[in-house]
Amino acid sequence: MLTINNLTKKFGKYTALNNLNLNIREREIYGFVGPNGAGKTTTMKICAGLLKADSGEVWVDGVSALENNKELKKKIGYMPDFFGVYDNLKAIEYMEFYASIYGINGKGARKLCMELLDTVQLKEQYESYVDTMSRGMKQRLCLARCLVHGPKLLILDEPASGLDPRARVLMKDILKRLSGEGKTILISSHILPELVQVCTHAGIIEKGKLVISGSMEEITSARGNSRPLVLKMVDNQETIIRIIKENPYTRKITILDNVVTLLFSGKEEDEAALLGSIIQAGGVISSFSREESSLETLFLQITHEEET
Ligand SMILES: Nc1ncnc2c1ncn2[C@@H]1O[C@H](COP(=O)(O)OP(=O)(O)OP(=O)(O)O)[C@@H](O)[C@H]1O
Repeated sequence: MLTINNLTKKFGKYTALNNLNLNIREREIYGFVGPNGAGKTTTMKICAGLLKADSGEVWVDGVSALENNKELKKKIGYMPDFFGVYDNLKAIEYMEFYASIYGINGKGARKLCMELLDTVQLKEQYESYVDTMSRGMKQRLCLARCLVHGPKLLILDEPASGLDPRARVLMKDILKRLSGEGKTILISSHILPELVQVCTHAGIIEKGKLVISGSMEEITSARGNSRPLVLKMVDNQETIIRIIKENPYTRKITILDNVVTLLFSGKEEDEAALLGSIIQAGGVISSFSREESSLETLFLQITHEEET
């Protein structure tokens, strides 16, 4: 659905994208992760036809994004990382305005816009003024607006930024539903743990280059499971450590005071079994969880590996 070949973009002497390659297949929800300034927005803007590249190729569903802007616009819905100001505009008016840009007017427009507001769970707020909406609602409205022309590929720049946990969960559910309906989604984020839950695939970009790309499973297993289990020991520390070391899925263990961090290659049920055997042996722990920022850890591992 989206293929990027050797994409290069310079701003003056600064190389923002350095021969970037990326391939996203239909229906994937692809998380685009990277630190500030890595080149995520630049990549997305080029894919959306908003920025010219210096060299390389971008194909969206068989259309050259760099050469056929008009056809490209039909294929993609782009959501920028900022939301403009829309004084005195109701949600439905905002939607119908965008529908009219694509030549959809009258009753058909109203029906479509109401359906899309329903998709993003804003149906009841159709008469609310945009400026009075919460950030989460605005983000969802912005997403609905990207859908008016039925694009196949959604390019979403930081759609979860600044949202509270509840709004993020809602956004994730909506994205999953859209993917189920056949959309392909490219989504960038700094909120790395969020991507793990919503994305089927991910890539990490650093200094304008993709350093790793693949399915979530491929990425985590390629790096020897980047989600450490973290345990806080309260009593019977020696027993706890012995049981952890004996577990066949334990790969690496580090202990700092009463906190154990271990690379654990087992699945959820293996985690549960480990927890059960610790408790059965009399080990007392106050917390037991996978470290949340898995991609962040992975990212640090990767960049560290490249540096050494
Ligand atoms: N119009 C521009 N003129 C000059 N430099 C730019 C321009 N746009 C982006 N850059 C630079 O290119 C690099 C990549 O920027 P980009 O916005 O793509 O990064 P990003 O990964 O989206 O970062 P962030 O997460 O902070 O938005 C940065 O160093 C940025 O300063």
